[in-house]
Amino acid sequence: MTIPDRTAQLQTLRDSLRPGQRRLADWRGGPLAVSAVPGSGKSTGMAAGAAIAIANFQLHARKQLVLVTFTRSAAANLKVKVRQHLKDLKLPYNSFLVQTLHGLALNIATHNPEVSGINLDTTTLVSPNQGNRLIRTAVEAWIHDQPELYHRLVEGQSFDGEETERLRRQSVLRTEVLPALAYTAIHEAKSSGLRPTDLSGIGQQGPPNIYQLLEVAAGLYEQYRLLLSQRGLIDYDDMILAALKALDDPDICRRWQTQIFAVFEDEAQDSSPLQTRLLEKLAASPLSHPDGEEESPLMAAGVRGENLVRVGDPNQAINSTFTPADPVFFNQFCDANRPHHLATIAQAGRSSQKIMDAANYLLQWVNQQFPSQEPPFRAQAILPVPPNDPQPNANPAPLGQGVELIKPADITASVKHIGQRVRDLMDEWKQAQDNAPSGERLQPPTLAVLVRENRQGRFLREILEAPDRLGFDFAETTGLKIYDVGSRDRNTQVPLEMLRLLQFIERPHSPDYLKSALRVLVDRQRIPTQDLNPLATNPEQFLYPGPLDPPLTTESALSARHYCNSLLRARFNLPPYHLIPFLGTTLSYNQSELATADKLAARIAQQTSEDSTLSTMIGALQEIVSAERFDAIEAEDAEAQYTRPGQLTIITMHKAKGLDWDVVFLPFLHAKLIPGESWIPPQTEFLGPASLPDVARAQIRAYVHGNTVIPDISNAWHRANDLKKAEEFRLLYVAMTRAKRLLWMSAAKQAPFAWSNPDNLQEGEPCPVLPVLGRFMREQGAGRF
Ligand SMILES: Nc1ncnc2c1ncn2[C@@H]1O[C@H](COP(=O)(O)OP(=O)(O)OP(=O)(O)O)[C@@H](O)[C@H]1O
Repeated sequence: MTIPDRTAQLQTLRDSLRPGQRRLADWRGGPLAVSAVPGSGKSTGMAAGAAIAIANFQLHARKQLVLVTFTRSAAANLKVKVRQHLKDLKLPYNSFLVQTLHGLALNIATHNPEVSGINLDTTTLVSPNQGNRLIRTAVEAWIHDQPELYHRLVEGQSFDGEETERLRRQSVLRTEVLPALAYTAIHEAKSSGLRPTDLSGIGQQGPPNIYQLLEVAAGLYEQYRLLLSQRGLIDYDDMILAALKALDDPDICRRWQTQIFAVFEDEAQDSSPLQTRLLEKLAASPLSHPDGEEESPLMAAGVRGENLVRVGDPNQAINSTFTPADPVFFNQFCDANRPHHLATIAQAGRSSQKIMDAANYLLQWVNQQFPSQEPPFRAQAILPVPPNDPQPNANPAPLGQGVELIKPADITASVKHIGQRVRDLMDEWKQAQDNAPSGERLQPPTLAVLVRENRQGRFLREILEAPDRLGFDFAETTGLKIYDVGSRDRNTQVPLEMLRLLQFIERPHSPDYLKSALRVLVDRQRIPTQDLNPLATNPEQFLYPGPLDPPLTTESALSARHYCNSLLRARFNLPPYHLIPFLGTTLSYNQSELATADKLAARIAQQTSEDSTLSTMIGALQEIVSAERFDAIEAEDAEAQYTRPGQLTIITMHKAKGLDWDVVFLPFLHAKLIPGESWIPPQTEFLGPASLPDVARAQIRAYVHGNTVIPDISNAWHRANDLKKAEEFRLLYVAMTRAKRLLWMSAAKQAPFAWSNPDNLQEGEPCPVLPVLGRFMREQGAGRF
């Protein structure tokens, strides 16, 4: 291709972008922050910007552009787009790499095993189940090592020395509070580059508290670290740490910096401090050049510093209260690069105007509710694109009223409303199809229900699949399948649930096994939610009470005993290979879960054909669970499966991030979940009115954010709750902005007290934004809330 040809093509590619996206096309080195609204085409802009940079800087296999995304499926999508541009421009494909952040870190670490300490022959990445077991072992080791600190926790706020209560508290601490504290504090600290001694230091710097919370966290972290290294295991944070360690070596660092010309990062609002540090380091220009290497075009042009382009949307940060991700760092990057190296993409073509109005209203209203502190949202409104926008059918015409707000009588009525609305929409589409000029095919609308938690999805699906409860046959009338994404996730739980129940059946006198089995029964809604610790502390007494033992006083506890006894009887009445199908029925598995259980039973029977005792079965099952290889890992085209026409997708709001549908239903929007209320489980009340893992997280973050004062327990708990509320509102914003043509929202008058028991209804307060949004939309001519 001649140079003028390519110049013209690059110009055409640039012209195909929106003004905000063009900042990516016009990038000529140095840092650039791009803060973009939902649906604005971040990845479209990034792919075009990458191809243009590759052309401008003549990149090749030894001087590449690295694009970093968070999920493998996002990486696959981006790769396809960049390759297409390079093909059109006749540029080499090896001039770029698309990787997830962890993939990139692993690549660097394993290329330099002598410095990073990571060698794929001798180290293994810890699986989530293995990680959980290690944390439990670390807790036991810490209790053994630190009896005084442990005793202080058992004493709690006050204690009268009663033995049953002591046992109950020990069970709560060993199996709930300390594992959660370890998990949270270790990830939070590690992903910020802090060591156990640093945690102790922060604890000493902060106000004293009776539990010496961060000292406890530091001890747990140290035990976990020891266990990992004894077993030759690493976790995800170790990968990044190892990559950074390798880059501390000046020669290795120069090699990578020379190899990597620039880094483009997507979803930058979800980065942890350590991840940010890794990208900054890689994106820095090499200090000097190895002999024979020509000066980079950038250096020749006098540009120095980091070639780092970070694209994200702080308003879609929805992982910061349960992972170490924090939008603060991306916001800081944006502010540091203001005004010359900060671009905003405010125009978006995804949704119709009313949906954008509703999302913008939510953002503004929520920020007004949090006047005294950091606002939950960056003040950034979503604007429509101009009429000549390159996106076909941008800002599409609304379906129905565009935004519909409904207040059904109860949650069953909410599902019926959804069923009927879907039926009407499909009828309208069929009618339009019939009336269309012959040969023209109208696409059916894509449809999804977004839920806050999987139990709501299960409830929805059960009604939609029961014609007598719904009032009509959903599948037959609408021609749609129901694709419940959570049920596939529940399927992957089957091996672990079987393991827990079989371990209990084999050793019913172990308090831990009894408690795990009871938890499975609660999760599967076989028995009511309750404090399981008093039941599990003395298994003998719970399972086979003597005449002098105090009787169980609640229906819930009696039902728990009944289930456990029937599980134990099965051991004597059934041959081992029949146990798994029996347990599946006991847990009331649906058809596909039962099929998974059968497949599992067949696999185990095959593996244990020589010796089919209960203990060999458990061994085989344990291996399957540890390796987590029973169910196929998420396919790269999973996202395309979620948004196919011809189905009603039921998916959580978290998983829906990055996707969109023509019609989005958001039922069950109650204040209890969005924004939620500060709540601690009754069984941990003896520790005081705060959740210790959340407190530890808030204290560590205060330090990492550079605050000079570490908050005390009460202030840290307050802060944790405010952040949680802010994040719930952002989650609602993400959910609303998934809709292209119709956004349907509802909060029923009667809602469950807890979704573990959807039959127990009470008056349900709607999410506070709904009534005001209803008023606003009515003024705009839509909505009925
Ligand atoms: N310049 C453009 N020309 C044509 N189509 C575009 C352009 N920019 C974006 N689009 C289209 O807009 C849609 C939304 O883009 P995309 O999904 O990348 O948005 P996003 O910013 O990543 O959204 P979110 O943050 O909400 O997930 C896509 O269908 C994309 O093809």
